[in-house]
Amino acid sequence: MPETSEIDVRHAIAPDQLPLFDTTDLRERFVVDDLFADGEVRLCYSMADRLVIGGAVPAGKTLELPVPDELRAENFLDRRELGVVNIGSGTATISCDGEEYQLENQEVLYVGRGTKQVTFAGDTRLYLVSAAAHAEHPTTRVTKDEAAPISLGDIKNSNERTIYKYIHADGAQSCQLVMGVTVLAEGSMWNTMPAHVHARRSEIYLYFNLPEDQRVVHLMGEPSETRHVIVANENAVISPPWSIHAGMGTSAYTFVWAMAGENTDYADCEWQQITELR
Ligand SMILES: O=C[C@H](O)[C@@H](O)CC(=O)C(=O)O
Ligand SMILES: [Zn+2]
Repeated sequence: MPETSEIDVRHAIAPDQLPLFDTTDLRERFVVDDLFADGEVRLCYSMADRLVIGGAVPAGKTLELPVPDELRAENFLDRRELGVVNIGSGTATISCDGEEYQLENQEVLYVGRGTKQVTFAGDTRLYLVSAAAHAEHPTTRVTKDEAAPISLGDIKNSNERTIYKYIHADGAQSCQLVMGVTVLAEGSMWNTMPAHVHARRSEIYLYFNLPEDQRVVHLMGEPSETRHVIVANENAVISPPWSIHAGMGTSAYTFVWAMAGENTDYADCEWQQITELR
């Protein structure tokens, strides 16, 4: 039996609460800045579409996906599905009920509901996102080439970037989870501008490949009432269905975006006019 572990629970927030929050409140509710520690699996349970995010840094050990009490389950994936992204430079070895998968940098493993034991090894850093699942889909490794890269933006607007979609309606199949990685071109600082909301899904960003002395100014809130949080490398930001999620770095960076909710259609979102943001 895997050991149980602590899990950081973040309750759902309504849009009319946001203007009442100061910086500390915003960070306590939406920013997750302690997911990665050597030799540990750390988890955060967001009530925004019940997404669980985590960091696993094997650092010479073989780590097992723990089962937090809050899930009231024998195994983590009894009623859940999981996406794993290798955000580090080493090769990861992920074992799912004894079947081993090797993941290189920016490759993704979708792990289906019903898998009993998941372990992580290798000299690298792994980011985990899990959603509630009602059906089993096959455990599938997705390489960067298979992730249907699309180019967006323009260096003139400092938002030239490539979007890799790994788990989505036209990629690796899932119940709710939609997951990908966006890589900014050198010299580009902005992600997701023009911004959007998607009322049918919550989303969580994990910023990485950001130099330790640089930051991302992450914009959130309703388009008519925005707020910001300033985040560092390997920080995650929770975005409820009513919130924009966009960012401007003081340097180039990469981020993992992951969503859950009503559908797995990446394109189902409401674009916002830049001129209407407040
Ligand atoms: O709903 C989709 C997500 O917000 C991201 O894919 C957006 C993104 O990576 C970008 O525009 O840079
Ligand atoms: Zn989005």
